[in-house]
This record gives sequence, C-alpha cells and structure tokens, in this order.
Amino acid sequence: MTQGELFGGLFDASPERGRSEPAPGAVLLPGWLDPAAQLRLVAACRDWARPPAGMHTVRMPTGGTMSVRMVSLGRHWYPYGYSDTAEDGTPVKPFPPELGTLARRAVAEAYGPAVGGAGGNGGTGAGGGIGAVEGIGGIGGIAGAVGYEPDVAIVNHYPHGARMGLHQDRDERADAPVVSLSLGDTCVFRLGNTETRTKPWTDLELHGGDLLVFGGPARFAYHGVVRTLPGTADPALGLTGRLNITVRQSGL
Ligand SMILES: O=C(O)CCC(=O)C(=O)O
Ligand SMILES: [Fe+2]
Repeated sequence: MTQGELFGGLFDASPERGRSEPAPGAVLLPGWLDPAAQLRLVAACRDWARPPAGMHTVRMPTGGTMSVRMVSLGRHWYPYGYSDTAEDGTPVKPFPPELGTLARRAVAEAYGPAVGGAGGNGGTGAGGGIGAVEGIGGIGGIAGAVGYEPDVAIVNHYPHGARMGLHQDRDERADAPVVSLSLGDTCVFRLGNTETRTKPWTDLELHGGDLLVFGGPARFAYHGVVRTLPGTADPALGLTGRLNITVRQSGL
C-alpha cells in the first residue's frame, strides 16, 4: 500500500512540488498564483476572449489549424509574427498593465536578486524565500530580466484533447524572459533543448496556479504541451480545460 492509498487523499502524496530549475534559465514555481488570483485571471481571460479581437482558431500556413484557441493582447500573434490587427480585422486589445506588473514580479521572484548586489542574499536563497539561479548569478545574469518591459500576452485555451507541438518562441525581437501562467487542468509540458526538436527534453507537470519562467539560456528552448489531464482543474474556477497565459517582451 502506498502512502497515498493509506491516507486516502488526506494530503497530496505526489512528490513534493517545490521550486525547481528544470533547465538553466528555466524556473518553475508551483502554486505561485493563489486561488483568488487564479479566479481573477480566469475571469479576465473570459473578458479578453470576447469579440471583437477575441479568442479564435489559429490557421497554420501549412493549411491545418491548431487545437489550441488563442487571444493576444498588446500585439496579435499569428504564425509566425505579430500584427496590430486581430484575426477579425479589428484592433488587438491593449496589453493590461496589471499583467505587466504581475510578470515583473514573476521574473524577480524566479531569478532572485543580483548576486553581490546591495541587499542581495548572495544567491543562497536563504531568508528571503527567493533563490538566485545557480551558476547564473541571479536576475542580473539573465538577458532582459532587469528592466523587463513586457508588452504582449498570448492566452491559450486547451479544450480536452488539445496540445501544442514543440516550437521555439522566436517571433519576438527581444531575448527577455517569457513568463508562463497556468490555470485549470494540469498539463504535461515538454521543455526541450535550444538546438533540436528532439531529445534531450524534460517533461514537467504544470498545474493550475503554477508559474514557469524561461529566460537566459532557456529562452529559445523548444517546448510544447504533450497533453492535458482533463478534469484536474479546481472546480471552483468553473473552467473546462486549461488556460495558459504567456507574457513577453516583443522588442517591436
Ligand atoms: O501552454 C503552454 O504552457 C505553452 C504555450 C506556449 O508555448 C506558447 O504560447 O508559445
Ligand atoms: Fe511557446
């Protein structure tokens, strides 16, 4: 009998989900968004999804469609670039300043203070609950993390069965980190390498509320969503499937 069976779900017997660095420059902070913040973001996504310039199916240049539905804020993403006009020909919705504030906090908490900087914790992570990334030298060692000025967000909705193939986020003209917030159903997120679409890769579970930041040496890593786990969302969200918000600095 496993501990999980013994305690009958009294607590989460899955391996400890603490802060991790699945690759240099990539930082996962599980449960970073508390339930109230998750509720607020799901409600905001519902607003952003409304037409005009709302959630739409993405057609690929090859003729297929993505299984994920999308809405962009700040600039409209299409494969493969950004425009000011959304899929329906109307102006893209503005980038909400609150998302910028949230994403700046995410980057600061993911990478920690600059090592050796005034008041820094020397990168040990001791005391402040914020750890600098090993070997990178804290936030100062990550391109575009100090003075991070995100101006674009892409909201993806994954209905049951949707996934996203391995790709690099390289339509931006900046190498600043990408901030990824997950809501609703858990997914299996594949974090690969920067060179090829093939192994080595690491499969991570991203749960609703999790923060993943990928910057520095991980900024141009191939990544994708292998599958979602239907029915794993917090029922209080009233959300079917999974939402993911990536916040980016376009450099445009
Ligand atoms: O849904 C995710 O976790 C990843 C989304 C993504 O890679 C993207 O929007 O470029
Ligand atoms: Fe991506």
